[in-house]
Amino acid sequence: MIEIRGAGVVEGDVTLLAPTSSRVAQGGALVVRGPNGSGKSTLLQLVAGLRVPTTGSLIVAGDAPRPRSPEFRRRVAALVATPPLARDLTLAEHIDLVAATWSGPGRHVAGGRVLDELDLGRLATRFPHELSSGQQQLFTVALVLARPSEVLVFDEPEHRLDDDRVQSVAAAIAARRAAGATVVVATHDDAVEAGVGGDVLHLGRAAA
Ligand SMILES: Nc1ncnc2c1ncn2[C@@H]1O[C@H](COP(=O)(O)OP(=O)(O)OP(=O)(O)O)[C@@H](O)[C@H]1O
Repeated sequence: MIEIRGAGVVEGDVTLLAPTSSRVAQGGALVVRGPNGSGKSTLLQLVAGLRVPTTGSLIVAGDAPRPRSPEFRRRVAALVATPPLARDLTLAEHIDLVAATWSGPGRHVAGGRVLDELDLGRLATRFPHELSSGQQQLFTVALVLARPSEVLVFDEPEHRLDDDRVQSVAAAIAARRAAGATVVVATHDDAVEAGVGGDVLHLGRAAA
């Protein structure tokens, strides 16, 4: 499902990601670990098609990542940076928007359950700016989980979350995996690694 073939990124004289190889089967998970600056986010950006490798290549869901391709976007959902949120849409309305976008003939996306799954249901009528920073983080995770995907990519989903919420997020990701999704997660948190399961890829500190 995902093949990372010696993929690396160099910009000028800076190595963002040393050449890296790994493989994840459908329904599998790759947990990316490593110190600050080792290239975890860069690797996830490659998988999500937000960056192009300067060496090596990747295959994600059968093809090179192409973020403008509707087919690629239908298959790959990623949280690798804070997404833009509408100030005048409630949490439930954001979820409805995502569900409506990805629903279609023969496809019904039930996004509403995601808020309850992450214990955000009681905040459904709030605006995003009326959330705590941890609740905002949970909500950005919910937005990714609300849409259909075959591949899920999360960069440090534990950011700003307390231990219970980290467990909830890890369980939600593991549930998608159990349903057949392939998962790539970068994390500094042992609970995320344990909760998501799968293989662990350790990145070392980049040379420059
Ligand atoms: N736009 C950029 N231009 C130049 N160097 C960059 C750029 N973005 C990141 N880097 C460098 O690339 C390296 C890898 O960064 P990256 O964000 O992928 O690391 P990370 O493992 O995700 O770190 P963290 O654990 O702190 O999130 C770092 O040394 C960083 O300083």
